[in-house]
Amino acid sequence: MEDTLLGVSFRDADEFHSVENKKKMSSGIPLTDEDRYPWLMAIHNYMKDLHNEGKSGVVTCSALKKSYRQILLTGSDISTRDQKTNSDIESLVFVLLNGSKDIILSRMSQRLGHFMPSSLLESQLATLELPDNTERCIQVSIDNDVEGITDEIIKRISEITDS
Ligand SMILES: Nc1ncnc2c1ncn2[C@@H]1O[C@H](COP(=O)(O)OP(=O)(O)OP(=O)(O)O)[C@@H](O)[C@H]1O
Ligand SMILES: O=C(O)[C@H](O)[C@@H](O)[C@H](O)[C@H](O)CO
Repeated sequence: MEDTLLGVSFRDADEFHSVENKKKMSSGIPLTDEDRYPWLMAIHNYMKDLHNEGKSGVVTCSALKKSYRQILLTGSDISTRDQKTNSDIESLVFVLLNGSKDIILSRMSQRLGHFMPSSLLESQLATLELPDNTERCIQVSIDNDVEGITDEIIKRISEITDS
């Protein structure tokens, strides 16, 4: 799928989840590190292929933990603790869409036909590790309309990539 606004490829991380993972979440059961590892590796490999082809893209992903973001960056293997530090995708920028639990909950409850029940928001927020200053990440408030958020993301990313 192409992101019409930016003219680059767009993928939702949910497309990379196994049927088992989706069933687990639909049942209101949070995923474990082991459940997420193949999912994160599949997303890393997709982004690495895009990078190697000299292309840009957008992937929406919860990427809740720093170790998950390390896997997305380096393809490192948390199961063997073989934590590579160098990124395979040096141009990757994380964008944290930051907002209150109330805003997130009100938006999730508007969603129709999504496998993720709002009841899992609690565990998502409990698992979330906000990016630290060692990570290439910008934070954008979601307390805005979609156009305003998108404009802010594009502005902030251009500031990073132009610097
Ligand atoms: N800025 C916004 N203003 C109003 N509604 C919004 C805004 N952003 C998203 N929504 C609505 O909130 C709901 C959740 O949005 P979306 O599915 O994009 O969230 P998400 O971050 O991808 O969630 P998840 O990580 O669980 O997939 C959707 O119904 C969407 O239309
Ligand atoms: O890591 C996880 O627990 C999952 O990826 C969730 O974050 C959901 O898939 C996502 O929120 C729904 O779109």
